[in-house]
Amino acid sequence: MIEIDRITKTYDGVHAVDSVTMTVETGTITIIVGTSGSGKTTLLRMINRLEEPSSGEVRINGESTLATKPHLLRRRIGYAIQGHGLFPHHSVARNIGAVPELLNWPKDKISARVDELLTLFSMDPVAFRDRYPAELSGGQQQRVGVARALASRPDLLLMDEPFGALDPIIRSRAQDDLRRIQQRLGSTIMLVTHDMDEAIRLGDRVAVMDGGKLVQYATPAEIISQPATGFVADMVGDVERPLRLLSLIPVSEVVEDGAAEGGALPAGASLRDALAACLWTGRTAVPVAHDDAVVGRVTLDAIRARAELHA
Ligand SMILES: Nc1ncnc2c1ncn2[C@@H]1O[C@H](COP(=O)(O)OP(=O)(O)OP(=O)(O)O)[C@@H](O)[C@H]1O
Repeated sequence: MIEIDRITKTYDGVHAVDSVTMTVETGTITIIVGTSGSGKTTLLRMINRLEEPSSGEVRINGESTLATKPHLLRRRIGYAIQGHGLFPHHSVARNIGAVPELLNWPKDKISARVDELLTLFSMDPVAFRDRYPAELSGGQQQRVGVARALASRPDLLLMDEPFGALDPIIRSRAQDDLRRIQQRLGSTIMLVTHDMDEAIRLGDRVAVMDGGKLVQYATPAEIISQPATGFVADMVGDVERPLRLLSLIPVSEVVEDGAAEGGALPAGASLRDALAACLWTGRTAVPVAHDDAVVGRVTLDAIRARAELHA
């Protein structure tokens, strides 16, 4: 359990983070979301003491982080940032094994851990362990960055806009991967983003920051259904963007061959209508008709793929 207790950071008399209190349960993903300058990064960096708090404290499993030297603390807390921060002159294996090496793990244990993580991230260890960061795609570099942060099974993984540099499709795959791996390893993750869609999609709990203050800390469903302030409501409004876009695209654009059960939608109906029909009937596809003749179907997968293209 991570307890953040009235933590505050003041720069030149201005509160960048203003008395934030929150508790993060072990084995969960907590997303810190807010606009630029709201204090997200400063809050995250006070947890591993890359920034020292002006007041307040953080306890990890009951122990104050102030009781441990910062460099030792940071070996127990993984940290992944946008642009991955890989060592360019080290192989993938050395990058992932960096913290275990600092902790003096035996070589064979490090090597096994590297292979295990590469496999978890769907990267064949034989093909990838000896490559250098420049020989990887952006998405692969990002996965190696996260694998490195997870390598020593840290008590906590802090991630600052880890997917910020990825294009929308790779980004949503990276989010799915992170969810899957977090569940598999039981990791505790705190992730900073300015993207409410990402927060809703990934978070067990979402912490919304505004002007250095924590204005709401709740489950994604509560954030959407009961936004605590106008600011939270505005941020949630952005989540509807893909839905609004779907309402502009006719089903004729993604219709495919094949049958589906239920009443047919006209070809001029929107993907939002098709999504509503799928959700309403509990089916994964709906038939599409043109001039009363069924011409094919629209699947939930096709709707989702189209929404992600515009996310
Ligand atoms: N070293 C510093 N010295 C002075 N002010 C700082 C320093 N670091 C951050 N700040 C200020 O603290 C506030 C919060 O910054 P922070 O980087 O935590 O915001 P953020 O929510 O992460 O923003 P972004 O999404 O743009 O990264 C900002 O007003 C920023 O200008």
